[in-house]
Amino acid sequence: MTNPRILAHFQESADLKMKAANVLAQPIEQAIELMFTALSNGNKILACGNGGSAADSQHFAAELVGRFERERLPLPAMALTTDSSILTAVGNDYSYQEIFSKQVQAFGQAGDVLLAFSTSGNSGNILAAIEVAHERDMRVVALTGKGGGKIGKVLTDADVHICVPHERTARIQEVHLVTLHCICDGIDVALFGDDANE
Ligand SMILES: O=C(CO)[C@@H](O)[C@H](O)[C@H](O)[C@H](O)COP(=O)(O)O
Ligand SMILES: [Zn+2]
Repeated sequence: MTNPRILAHFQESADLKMKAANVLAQPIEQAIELMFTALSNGNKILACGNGGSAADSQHFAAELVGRFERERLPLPAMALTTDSSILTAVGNDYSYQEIFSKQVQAFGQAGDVLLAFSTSGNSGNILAAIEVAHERDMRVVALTGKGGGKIGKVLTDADVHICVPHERTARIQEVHLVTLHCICDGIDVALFGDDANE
C-alpha cells in the first residue's frame, strides 16, 4: 500500500502542474521572448529568491551559463544568492532587505532582466530588488504564487508575471521549477529551432 501522504504530495503536484500549464503558458512564452530579446541584445539575466527559490535562482543560472539539454555557448546569467561575503556584509551593515537590491544596483544595466522569485509575492528583499531594477530600466520576470502579493502590484506592463494558482509554497516551487525548464527550452528553440524531429 503506497503511503497516502506521499501519494497525496505527488497527486496534488501533478494536478497543479496540469492546471498551471494552461493558465501559465502565455506568460511563460512572454518570458521566453523577453529573455531571448535581452540576451540577443547583449544583455544579461540576474536571478534572486529566498530559501528554495535561492536554489532555483542558482539552478537557472547554471543552465544558462552551462547548458540545458542542447550544446551551446554560455549565456550570461547570474544568481545574486551565492556570494556569502556580499550577502553577509550587506545584511550586516545595511539590512537583509538590501542583499539583492545592492547587487542589482551594482551589476544591473538598462535592458538586463531581473528574474525574481517569491512564492508569497511579499518578500521585502525581492520587492527592493524589483524597485532598483525598474530604476535601472531593467525588465522583470516575476515567479510568484498565492495571488502574487505585493509584487503583483508593483510590476509594470513591460514586465512578465508568472503567478502559480496555489497557496502552498512547496507546490508553487514545483511549478516554478518546470517553468524554468520551459524557459531554458524556449531560449534554445529560439536559438536553434525546434528539435522535435531530431
Ligand atoms: O523552500 C521552502 C519551502 O518549501 C522555504 O525555504 C521557502 O523558500 C522560504 O520559506 C522562503 O523564505 C519563502 O519566501 P517567499 O517564497 O515567500 O519569497
Ligand atoms: Zn522548498
